[in-house]
Amino acid sequence: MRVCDVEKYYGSDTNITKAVDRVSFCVQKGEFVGIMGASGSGKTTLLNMLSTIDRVTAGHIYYGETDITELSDEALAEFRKDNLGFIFQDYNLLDTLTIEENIVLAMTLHSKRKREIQEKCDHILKLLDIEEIRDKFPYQVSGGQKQRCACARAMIHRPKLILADEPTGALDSRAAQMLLETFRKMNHDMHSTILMVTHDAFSASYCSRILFLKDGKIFHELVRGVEERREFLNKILDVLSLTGGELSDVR
Ligand SMILES: Nc1ncnc2c1ncn2[C@@H]1O[C@H](COP(=O)(O)OP(=O)(O)OP(=O)(O)O)[C@@H](O)[C@H]1O
Repeated sequence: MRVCDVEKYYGSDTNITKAVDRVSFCVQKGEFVGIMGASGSGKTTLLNMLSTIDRVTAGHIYYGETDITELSDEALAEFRKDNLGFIFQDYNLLDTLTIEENIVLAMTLHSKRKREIQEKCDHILKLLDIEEIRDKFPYQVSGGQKQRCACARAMIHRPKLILADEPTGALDSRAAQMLLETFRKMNHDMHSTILMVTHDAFSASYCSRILFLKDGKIFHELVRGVEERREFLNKILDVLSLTGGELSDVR
């Protein structure tokens, strides 16, 4: 994915907020990229444009050769369905469907064969360790299990990119850690490309690269080399302390 000089302004001539201000970056296949920044720095606005939910004011976003800023609303909906997977803070599961049905629903929208759907579902339930709760309803399982179900739903159709907005936001520290291990597995074992917005340094330490946003601009980038996650976490905390970013829930 290539993001080229993307801008998003809100308001009118006399009162303009530059929520995202000439942002450019690339995400390579197989990367796990984090976007960090204080409240109001433009993280959600940026994610909404990347996920086709919102339109850019200026600039271009390419997925491969496709410039999504040029697509019609119908073409965008189709593009989203085929290429993107979403994981939100509040799970967004359907309460009247079981865990398995929630996961499978994403596949039926892609009109795949029943047997293929079942095989993929079995595989993913096992991979994310939620096999035992497949017949339960969302209200009968924990927040962490719900979020792993949301991961399974997001990745079952093997999207080009998984977009996650504060996925650990509603979880306690143990469930958050399990979810982040799930992300690591999705990235390492399934080669999923993940872009995660977070203001939690611990969550960000699982990424391979982090972009730091401030006032709608990218002001810093950290790449995790061969160092241990703990060391990477310290580097993230250093950047945040320099910029007065939020240090929520640092474990
Ligand atoms: N619909 C809107 N109309 C006007 N201003 C907006 C709108 N949405 C966001 N903004 C402004 O754009 C800026 C960026 O907001 P955004 O929600 O992207 O930040 P964020 O980094 O995601 O914050 P948080 O971590 O608190 O969710 C803020 O100044 C915000 O007030």
